[in-house]
Amino acid sequence: MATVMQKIKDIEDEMARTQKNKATAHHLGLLKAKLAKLRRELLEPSSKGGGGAGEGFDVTKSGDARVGLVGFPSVGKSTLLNKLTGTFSEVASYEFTTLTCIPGVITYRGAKIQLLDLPGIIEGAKDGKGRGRQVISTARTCNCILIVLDAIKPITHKRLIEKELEGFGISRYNWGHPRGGTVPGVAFPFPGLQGIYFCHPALQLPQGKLNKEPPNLTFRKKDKGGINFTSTVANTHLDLDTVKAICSEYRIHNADITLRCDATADDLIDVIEGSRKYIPCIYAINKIDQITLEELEILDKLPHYCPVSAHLEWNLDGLLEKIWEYLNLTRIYTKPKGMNPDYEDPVILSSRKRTVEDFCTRIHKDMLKQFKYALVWGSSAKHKPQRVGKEHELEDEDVVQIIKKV
Ligand SMILES: Nc1nc2c(ncn2[C@@H]2O[C@H](COP(=O)(O)OP(=O)(O)OP(=O)(O)O)[C@@H](O)[C@H]2O)c(=O)[nH]1
Ligand SMILES: [K+]
Ligand SMILES: [Mg+2]
Repeated sequence: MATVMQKIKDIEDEMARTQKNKATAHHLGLLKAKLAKLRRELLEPSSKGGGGAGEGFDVTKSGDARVGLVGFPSVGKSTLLNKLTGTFSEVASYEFTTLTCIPGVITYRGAKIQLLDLPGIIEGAKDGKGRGRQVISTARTCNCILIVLDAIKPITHKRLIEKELEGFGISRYNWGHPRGGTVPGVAFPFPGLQGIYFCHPALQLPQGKLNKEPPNLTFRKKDKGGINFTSTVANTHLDLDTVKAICSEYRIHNADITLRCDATADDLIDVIEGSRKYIPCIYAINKIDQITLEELEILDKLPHYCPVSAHLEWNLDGLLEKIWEYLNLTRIYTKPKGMNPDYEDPVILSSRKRTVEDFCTRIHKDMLKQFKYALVWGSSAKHKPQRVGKEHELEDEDVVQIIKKV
Protein backbone atom coordinates (compact mmCIF):
# COMPACT_ATOMS: atom_id res chain seq x y z
CA MET A 1 0.00 0.00 0.00
CA ALA A 2 1.24 3.42 -0.90
CA THR A 3 2.27 5.51 2.09
CA VAL A 4 0.63 8.86 2.72
CA MET A 5 3.83 10.56 1.60
CA GLN A 6 3.76 8.66 -1.69
CA LYS A 7 0.11 9.49 -2.25
CA ILE A 8 0.86 13.17 -1.67
CA LYS A 9 3.75 13.03 -4.10
CA ASP A 10 1.56 11.30 -6.73
CA ILE A 11 -1.12 13.95 -6.46
CA GLU A 12 1.42 16.75 -6.62
CA ASP A 13 2.91 15.17 -9.74
CA GLU A 14 -0.51 14.80 -11.30
CA MET A 15 -1.29 18.43 -10.56
CA ALA A 16 1.97 19.53 -12.13
CA ARG A 17 1.15 17.47 -15.27
CA THR A 18 -2.39 18.85 -15.56
CA GLN A 19 -2.76 21.96 -17.67
CA LYS A 20 -4.66 24.73 -16.00
CA ASN A 21 -7.79 25.67 -17.94
CA LYS A 22 -11.54 25.78 -17.62
CA ALA A 23 -11.98 22.12 -18.50
CA THR A 24 -9.52 20.91 -15.87
CA ALA A 25 -10.52 23.32 -13.11
CA HIS A 26 -12.89 20.86 -11.50
CA HIS A 27 -10.38 18.01 -11.56
CA LEU A 28 -7.65 20.24 -10.14
CA GLY A 29 -10.00 21.36 -7.40
CA LEU A 30 -10.64 17.74 -6.52
CA LEU A 31 -6.93 16.98 -6.42
CA LYS A 32 -6.33 19.97 -4.16
CA ALA A 33 -8.99 18.74 -1.77
CA LYS A 34 -7.48 15.24 -1.75
CA LEU A 35 -4.09 16.77 -1.09
CA ALA A 36 -5.41 18.81 1.81
CA LYS A 37 -7.01 15.70 3.29
CA LEU A 38 -3.80 13.70 3.01
CA ARG A 39 -1.79 16.48 4.60
CA ARG A 40 -4.19 16.56 7.50
CA GLU A 41 -4.02 12.79 7.80
CA LEU A 42 -0.26 13.03 7.99
CA LEU A 43 -0.38 15.68 10.68
CA GLU A 44 -3.03 14.04 12.80
CA PRO A 45 -2.35 10.34 12.50
CA SER A 46 -5.69 8.55 12.71
CA SER A 47 -6.42 5.04 13.90
CA LYS A 48 -5.92 3.99 10.28
CA GLY A 49 -2.28 4.73 10.87
CA GLY A 50 -1.67 7.65 8.55
CA GLY A 51 1.76 9.09 8.92
CA GLY A 52 3.56 6.17 10.48
CA ALA A 53 6.31 6.30 13.05
CA GLY A 54 9.24 8.00 11.47
CA GLU A 55 8.13 8.35 7.88
CA GLY A 56 10.18 11.07 6.24
CA PHE A 57 12.31 11.67 9.32
CA ASP A 58 15.03 9.09 8.90
CA VAL A 59 17.73 11.49 7.75
CA THR A 60 21.25 10.17 8.24
CA LYS A 61 23.50 12.25 10.43
CA SER A 62 26.35 13.70 8.44
CA GLY A 63 29.09 16.28 8.83
CA ASP A 64 30.61 17.61 12.03
CA ALA A 65 27.47 18.90 13.73
CA ARG A 66 23.72 18.93 13.33
CA VAL A 67 21.47 21.95 13.74
CA GLY A 68 17.66 21.75 13.74
CA LEU A 69 15.10 24.39 12.77
CA VAL A 70 12.18 24.27 15.17
CA GLY A 71 9.19 26.59 15.30
CA PHE A 72 5.55 27.23 14.64
CA PRO A 73 4.23 26.88 11.10
CA SER A 74 5.11 29.54 8.53
CA VAL A 75 7.71 31.37 10.58
CA GLY A 76 10.16 30.93 7.70
CA LYS A 77 12.13 27.78 8.60
CA SER A 78 12.26 26.50 5.03
CA THR A 79 13.19 29.92 3.67
CA LEU A 80 16.09 29.94 6.14
CA LEU A 81 17.25 26.47 5.13
CA ASN A 82 17.15 27.42 1.47
CA LYS A 83 19.06 30.66 1.93
CA LEU A 84 21.67 29.21 4.31
CA THR A 85 22.38 25.98 2.45
CA GLY A 86 21.21 26.48 -1.12
CA THR A 87 19.01 23.39 -0.74
CA PHE A 88 15.43 23.35 -1.93
CA SER A 89 12.68 23.00 0.61
CA GLU A 90 9.22 24.14 -0.40
CA VAL A 91 8.18 27.60 0.79
CA ALA A 92 4.58 28.80 0.82
CA SER A 93 2.34 31.16 2.70
CA TYR A 94 0.14 28.35 4.06
CA GLU A 95 0.91 26.44 7.26
CA PHE A 96 2.41 22.93 7.26
CA THR A 97 4.07 23.33 3.90
CA THR A 98 6.95 21.19 5.11
CA LEU A 99 5.88 17.68 6.07
CA THR A 100 9.16 15.84 6.50
CA CYS A 101 12.70 16.47 7.61
CA ILE A 102 14.72 18.15 4.85
CA PRO A 103 18.50 18.24 5.29
CA GLY A 104 20.95 20.78 3.92
CA VAL A 105 24.66 21.38 4.48
CA ILE A 106 26.57 24.52 5.39
CA THR A 107 30.32 24.61 5.08
CA TYR A 108 31.59 27.13 7.58
CA ARG A 109 35.16 27.72 8.74
CA GLY A 110 36.14 24.32 7.43
CA ALA A 111 33.32 22.47 9.24
CA LYS A 112 30.39 20.74 7.64
CA ILE A 113 27.21 21.58 9.49
CA GLN A 114 24.05 19.67 8.72
CA LEU A 115 20.97 21.87 8.94
CA LEU A 116 17.56 20.21 9.26
CA ASP A 117 14.34 21.85 8.14
CA LEU A 118 11.43 20.42 10.10
CA PRO A 119 7.66 20.67 9.92
CA GLY A 120 6.07 23.36 12.04
CA ILE A 121 5.09 22.32 15.55
CA ILE A 122 1.89 23.30 17.26
CA GLU A 123 0.92 23.52 20.88
CA GLY A 124 0.51 20.02 22.26
CA ALA A 125 3.25 18.63 20.01
CA LYS A 126 4.83 16.79 22.93
CA ASP A 127 1.54 14.96 23.46
CA GLY A 128 1.69 13.64 19.94
CA LYS A 129 -0.26 16.35 18.14
CA GLY A 130 0.56 16.64 14.47
CA ARG A 131 4.03 15.44 13.63
CA GLY A 132 5.26 17.04 16.82
CA ARG A 133 6.66 13.85 18.26
CA GLN A 134 8.84 13.19 15.26
CA VAL A 135 9.91 16.81 15.09
CA ILE A 136 10.90 16.87 18.73
CA SER A 137 12.66 13.53 18.68
CA THR A 138 14.63 14.70 15.66
CA ALA A 139 15.45 17.93 17.52
CA ARG A 140 16.87 15.75 20.32
CA THR A 141 19.53 14.47 17.93
CA CYS A 142 20.80 17.99 17.19
CA ASN A 143 23.87 19.71 18.60
CA CYS A 144 22.14 23.06 18.47
CA ILE A 145 18.53 24.06 18.00
CA LEU A 146 17.46 27.16 16.14
CA ILE A 147 14.10 28.18 17.48
CA VAL A 148 12.69 30.24 14.66
CA LEU A 149 10.23 32.92 15.70
CA ASP A 150 8.20 35.31 13.61
CA ALA A 151 8.99 38.90 14.59
CA ILE A 152 5.42 39.99 13.98
CA LYS A 153 3.80 37.21 16.02
CA PRO A 154 3.58 37.51 19.81
CA ILE A 155 6.77 36.43 21.45
CA THR A 156 4.80 34.22 23.82
CA HIS A 157 5.39 31.68 21.08
CA LYS A 158 8.83 31.30 22.53
CA ARG A 159 7.52 30.01 25.84
CA LEU A 160 5.09 27.68 24.12
CA ILE A 161 7.78 26.12 21.99
CA GLU A 162 10.09 25.76 24.96
CA LYS A 163 7.31 24.07 26.87
CA GLU A 164 6.95 21.54 24.08
CA LEU A 165 10.68 20.86 23.95
CA GLU A 166 10.97 20.60 27.71
CA GLY A 167 8.05 18.20 27.80
CA PHE A 168 10.24 15.96 25.73
CA GLY A 169 13.30 16.17 27.90
CA ILE A 170 15.17 18.79 25.96
CA SER A 171 16.22 21.78 27.94
CA ARG A 172 18.15 24.79 26.95
CA TYR A 173 21.60 25.17 28.32
CA ASN A 174 22.34 28.44 26.67
CA TRP A 175 22.17 30.21 30.01
CA GLY A 176 25.26 28.28 30.95
CA HIS A 177 27.05 28.63 27.66
CA PRO A 178 30.69 29.42 28.41
CA ARG A 179 30.53 32.53 26.26
CA GLY A 180 26.86 33.28 26.62
CA GLY A 181 25.81 35.83 29.20
CA THR A 182 22.62 35.76 31.18
CA VAL A 183 20.41 38.67 31.95
CA PRO A 184 18.50 37.55 35.02
CA GLY A 185 14.91 38.59 35.23
CA VAL A 186 14.87 40.48 31.95
CA ALA A 187 11.29 40.78 30.87
CA PHE A 188 10.63 40.92 27.20
CA PRO A 189 9.53 44.49 26.68
CA PHE A 190 6.96 43.96 23.97
CA PRO A 191 3.52 45.31 24.87
CA GLY A 192 1.31 42.76 26.55
CA LEU A 193 4.06 40.24 26.82
CA GLN A 194 5.16 40.47 30.42
CA GLY A 195 6.41 37.48 32.26
CA ILE A 196 8.94 36.32 29.73
CA TYR A 197 12.22 35.86 31.47
CA PHE A 198 15.52 34.16 31.06
CA CYS A 199 16.90 31.45 33.22
CA HIS A 200 18.39 32.13 36.60
CA PRO A 201 22.19 32.44 36.52
CA ALA A 202 22.43 29.65 39.09
CA LEU A 203 21.57 27.30 36.27
CA GLN A 204 24.84 26.46 34.68
CA LEU A 205 25.83 24.03 32.00
CA PRO A 206 26.89 20.77 33.61
CA GLN A 207 30.58 20.51 32.86
CA GLY A 208 32.64 17.37 32.70
CA LYS A 209 29.63 15.23 33.51
CA LEU A 210 31.20 12.16 31.94
CA ASN A 211 33.82 11.42 34.55
CA LYS A 212 31.76 12.32 37.53
CA GLU A 213 30.19 10.20 40.22
CA PRO A 214 26.48 10.85 40.66
CA PRO A 215 26.11 13.45 43.40
CA ASN A 216 25.07 12.18 46.81
CA LEU A 217 21.87 14.09 47.24
CA THR A 218 18.23 13.20 47.37
CA PHE A 219 15.47 15.09 45.71
CA ARG A 220 11.87 14.18 46.42
CA LYS A 221 8.91 15.97 44.90
CA LYS A 222 5.80 16.42 47.04
CA ASP A 223 2.30 17.76 46.71
CA LYS A 224 2.60 20.42 49.40
CA GLY A 225 4.89 21.81 52.08
CA GLY A 226 7.11 24.08 49.99
CA ILE A 227 10.83 23.61 49.44
CA ASN A 228 12.73 21.99 52.33
CA PHE A 229 16.47 22.08 52.08
CA THR A 230 18.73 20.26 54.52
CA SER A 231 22.38 19.36 54.43
CA THR A 232 24.29 16.80 56.47
CA VAL A 233 27.64 18.31 55.46
CA ALA A 234 29.00 21.84 55.35
CA ASN A 235 28.07 23.10 51.92
CA THR A 236 29.72 25.92 50.07
CA HIS A 237 27.72 26.09 46.84
CA LEU A 238 24.02 25.96 47.58
CA ASP A 239 21.75 27.92 49.85
CA LEU A 240 17.99 27.89 50.24
CA ASP A 241 17.47 30.82 47.87
CA THR A 242 19.48 29.20 45.09
CA VAL A 243 17.73 25.89 45.59
CA LYS A 244 14.36 27.64 45.44
CA ALA A 245 15.36 29.55 42.32
CA ILE A 246 16.43 26.35 40.60
CA CYS A 247 13.25 24.53 41.58
CA SER A 248 11.07 27.37 40.36
CA GLU A 249 12.76 27.14 36.96
CA TYR A 250 11.32 23.65 36.75
CA ARG A 251 8.00 24.82 38.15
CA ILE A 252 8.62 22.70 41.23
CA HIS A 253 7.20 24.33 44.33
CA ASN A 254 7.15 21.45 46.82
CA ALA A 255 10.10 19.15 47.40
CA ASP A 256 12.53 17.79 50.00
CA ILE A 257 16.18 18.18 49.09
CA THR A 258 18.89 16.64 51.26
CA LEU A 259 22.60 16.99 50.56
CA ARG A 260 25.15 14.44 51.73
CA CYS A 261 27.97 16.04 49.81
CA ASP A 262 29.11 19.53 48.94
CA ALA A 263 26.84 19.56 45.91
CA THR A 264 26.78 22.34 43.34
CA ALA A 265 23.87 23.86 41.46
CA ASP A 266 24.82 21.64 38.50
CA ASP A 267 24.54 18.53 40.64
CA LEU A 268 21.07 19.48 41.80
CA ILE A 269 19.99 20.27 38.25
CA ASP A 270 21.32 16.92 37.02
CA VAL A 271 19.25 15.12 39.59
CA ILE A 272 16.12 17.13 38.78
CA GLU A 273 16.66 16.72 35.07
CA GLY A 274 17.29 13.00 35.05
CA SER A 275 17.39 11.97 31.42
CA ARG A 276 17.25 15.45 30.10
CA LYS A 277 19.43 16.42 27.20
CA TYR A 278 21.14 19.75 27.18
CA ILE A 279 21.11 21.39 23.81
CA PRO A 280 22.25 24.94 23.20
CA CYS A 281 19.65 26.98 21.44
CA ILE A 282 19.43 30.23 19.58
CA TYR A 283 16.28 32.21 19.00
CA ALA A 284 16.31 33.25 15.37
CA ILE A 285 13.77 36.04 15.05
CA ASN A 286 12.79 36.06 11.41
CA LYS A 287 10.93 38.56 9.23
CA ILE A 288 12.54 41.60 10.82
CA ASP A 289 11.81 43.38 7.57
CA GLN A 290 8.30 43.65 9.01
CA ILE A 291 9.11 45.44 12.28
CA THR A 292 10.22 48.93 13.26
CA LEU A 293 13.74 49.99 14.04
CA GLU A 294 12.76 50.57 17.68
CA GLU A 295 11.53 47.01 18.01
CA LEU A 296 14.68 45.75 16.36
CA GLU A 297 16.84 47.61 18.86
CA ILE A 298 15.10 45.81 21.70
CA LEU A 299 15.67 42.41 20.08
CA ASP A 300 19.33 43.24 19.56
CA LYS A 301 19.92 43.50 23.31
CA LEU A 302 18.45 40.14 24.26
CA PRO A 303 20.72 37.21 24.99
CA HIS A 304 20.66 34.23 22.62
CA TYR A 305 18.61 36.14 20.06
CA CYS A 306 19.55 36.68 16.48
CA PRO A 307 17.34 38.90 14.35
CA VAL A 308 17.24 37.98 10.64
CA SER A 309 15.23 38.35 7.51
CA ALA A 310 15.55 35.07 5.66
CA HIS A 311 13.62 36.43 2.72
CA LEU A 312 15.80 39.52 2.26
CA GLU A 313 18.94 37.71 3.47
CA TRP A 314 19.57 40.18 6.27
CA ASN A 315 22.07 39.18 8.96
CA LEU A 316 22.50 35.59 7.80
CA ASP A 317 26.23 36.05 8.45
CA GLY A 318 25.41 37.07 12.00
CA LEU A 319 23.29 33.96 12.43
CA LEU A 320 26.05 31.70 11.10
CA GLU A 321 28.53 33.27 13.46
CA LYS A 322 26.16 32.67 16.37
CA ILE A 323 25.56 29.05 15.35
CA TRP A 324 29.31 28.59 15.20
CA GLU A 325 29.75 30.08 18.65
CA TYR A 326 27.01 27.94 20.21
CA LEU A 327 28.25 24.73 18.59
CA ASN A 328 31.56 25.47 20.27
CA LEU A 329 33.53 23.29 17.88
CA THR A 330 37.28 22.85 18.01
CA ARG A 331 39.27 23.02 14.76
CA ILE A 332 42.56 21.18 14.72
CA TYR A 333 45.01 21.63 11.88
CA THR A 334 47.14 18.63 11.03
CA LYS A 335 50.83 19.13 10.39
CA PRO A 336 52.50 16.31 8.51
CA LYS A 337 56.19 15.92 9.35
CA GLY A 338 58.40 18.44 7.53
CA MET A 339 55.40 20.15 5.92
CA ASN A 340 53.18 23.13 6.57
CA PRO A 341 49.93 22.63 8.48
CA ASP A 342 46.85 21.97 6.40
CA TYR A 343 44.71 25.02 7.16
CA GLU A 344 42.11 24.14 4.53
CA ASP A 345 40.79 20.97 6.02
CA PRO A 346 40.69 21.01 9.84
CA VAL A 347 39.70 18.01 11.93
CA ILE A 348 36.59 19.13 13.82
CA LEU A 349 36.21 18.01 17.43
CA SER A 350 33.44 18.79 19.88
CA SER A 351 34.15 20.93 22.92
CA ARG A 352 33.71 17.94 25.21
CA LYS A 353 35.89 15.47 23.32
CA ARG A 354 38.98 17.29 22.22
CA THR A 355 41.99 15.46 23.62
CA VAL A 356 44.87 14.33 21.45
CA GLU A 357 43.36 10.85 21.79
CA ASP A 358 40.06 12.08 20.33
CA PHE A 359 42.00 13.72 17.54
CA CYS A 360 43.89 10.47 16.76
CA THR A 361 40.75 8.33 16.73
CA ARG A 362 39.16 10.73 14.31
CA ILE A 363 42.03 10.43 11.87
CA HIS A 364 42.33 6.66 11.89
CA LYS A 365 41.12 3.90 14.18
CA ASP A 366 44.63 2.41 14.41
CA MET A 367 46.40 5.71 14.95
CA LEU A 368 46.53 5.29 18.73
CA LYS A 369 48.43 2.00 18.52
CA GLN A 370 51.25 3.77 16.72
CA PHE A 371 51.11 6.91 18.87
CA LYS A 372 54.32 7.93 20.64
CA TYR A 373 53.70 11.59 21.42
CA ALA A 374 52.34 14.71 19.76
CA LEU A 375 53.72 18.15 19.09
CA VAL A 376 51.24 20.96 19.61
CA TRP A 377 51.33 24.60 18.57
CA GLY A 378 48.61 27.02 19.58
CA SER A 379 46.72 28.22 22.62
CA SER A 380 46.74 24.88 24.47
CA ALA A 381 50.53 24.68 24.20
CA LYS A 382 52.94 26.15 26.76
CA HIS A 383 55.89 26.09 24.34
CA LYS A 384 56.12 26.25 20.58
CA PRO A 385 55.73 23.36 20.10
CA GLN A 386 54.85 21.51 23.29
CA ARG A 387 55.42 17.78 23.48
CA VAL A 388 52.25 16.15 24.87
CA GLY A 389 50.64 12.80 25.60
CA LYS A 390 47.29 11.56 24.41
CA GLU A 391 45.31 12.97 27.33
CA HIS A 392 46.29 16.57 26.46
CA GLU A 393 43.26 18.82 25.80
CA LEU A 394 43.41 20.73 22.55
CA GLU A 395 42.05 24.22 21.86
CA ASP A 396 40.40 25.69 18.80
CA GLU A 397 42.88 26.26 15.95
CA ASP A 398 45.74 24.28 17.50
CA VAL A 399 48.22 22.68 15.11
CA VAL A 400 49.09 19.05 15.84
CA GLN A 401 51.82 16.76 14.60
CA ILE A 402 51.64 13.12 15.65
CA ILE A 403 54.92 11.33 16.22
CA LYS A 404 54.58 7.58 15.70
CA LYS A 405 56.50 4.73 17.30
CA VAL A 406 59.10 3.33 14.95
N1 LIG B 1 8.42 39.25 5.15
C1 LIG B 1 9.06 38.11 5.24
N2 LIG B 1 8.46 36.97 4.88
C2 LIG B 1 9.14 35.81 5.00
C3 LIG B 1 10.46 35.78 5.49
N3 LIG B 1 10.87 34.50 5.51
C4 LIG B 1 9.84 33.77 5.05
N4 LIG B 1 8.79 34.55 4.73
C5 LIG B 1 7.48 34.13 4.20
O1 LIG B 1 6.79 33.40 5.19
C6 LIG B 1 6.01 32.38 4.59
C7 LIG B 1 6.33 31.02 5.21
O2 LIG B 1 7.65 30.69 4.89
P1 LIG B 1 8.16 29.18 4.98
O3 LIG B 1 9.64 29.21 4.75
O4 LIG B 1 7.33 28.29 4.13
O5 LIG B 1 7.85 28.90 6.52
P2 LIG B 1 8.00 27.51 7.32
O6 LIG B 1 8.31 27.89 8.72
O7 LIG B 1 8.94 26.61 6.65
O8 LIG B 1 6.50 26.96 7.23
P3 LIG B 1 5.96 25.45 7.45
O9 LIG B 1 6.83 24.50 6.71
O10 LIG B 1 4.60 25.53 6.88
O11 LIG B 1 5.97 25.22 8.93
C8 LIG B 1 6.30 32.43 3.09
O12 LIG B 1 5.28 33.17 2.48
C9 LIG B 1 7.63 33.16 3.03
O13 LIG B 1 7.81 33.85 1.82
C10 LIG B 1 11.09 37.02 5.84
O14 LIG B 1 12.24 37.10 6.26
N5 LIG B 1 10.33 38.14 5.71
K1 LIG C 1 4.68 27.73 5.21
MG1 LIG D 1 8.65 24.74 5.94
